[in-house]
Amino acid sequence: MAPQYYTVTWDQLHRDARALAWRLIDTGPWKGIVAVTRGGLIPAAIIARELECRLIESVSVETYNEESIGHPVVTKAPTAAGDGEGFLIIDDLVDTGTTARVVRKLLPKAHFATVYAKPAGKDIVDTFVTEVSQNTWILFPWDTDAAPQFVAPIARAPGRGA
Ligand SMILES: O=P(O)(O)OC[C@H]1O[C@H](OP(=O)(O)OP(=O)(O)O)[C@H](O)[C@@H]1O
Ligand SMILES: O=c1[nH]c(=O)c2nc[nH]c2[nH]1
Ligand SMILES: [Mg+2]
Repeated sequence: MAPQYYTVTWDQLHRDARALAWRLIDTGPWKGIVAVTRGGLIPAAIIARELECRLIESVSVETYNEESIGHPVVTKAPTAAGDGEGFLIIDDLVDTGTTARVVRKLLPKAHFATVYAKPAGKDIVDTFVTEVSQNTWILFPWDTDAAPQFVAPIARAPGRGA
């Protein structure tokens, strides 16, 4: 199946992160937030503002490809969050769940929330806002150029003649 793209603008990311904050507000109170760098940093900042949470930790997991098997390495462990009790873990998305599994082992009692989720990873997190299909690549605003571009009319799409 051809991959699809789901483009997220800054406005949409802000709205979706706020929607996630609404889902989390009554599950707290939260002692702090652990942002999964780098993608979780901006959603974590938005959610921290909405939940009036000022203690922000980070965790960094890098996934290297060795002989095509993803081998995740923790390059920065969280130190201020203990076993995760009372803490929120925030990432932008869960895809295969590799990153989330590693972070969960470090913070087993934390509540894991992502803005977006794909089917293979959605059961690993506790809360998310929007699900996209597994063959969808989410294009975040920090990875894209928002310059306006001409778009051809649908009537001129490939396979429609003319
Ligand atoms: O569920 P997974 O298959 O592990 O994929 C999800 C992870 O992949 C992306 O991070 P990435 O490792 O690309 O690094 P980045 O956040 O620094 O961009 C994304 O921000 C998630 O953390
Ligand atoms: O920008 C991204 N979009 C995605 O859909 C994705 N899945 C894993 N890592 C990802 N990064
Ligand atoms: Mg990431």
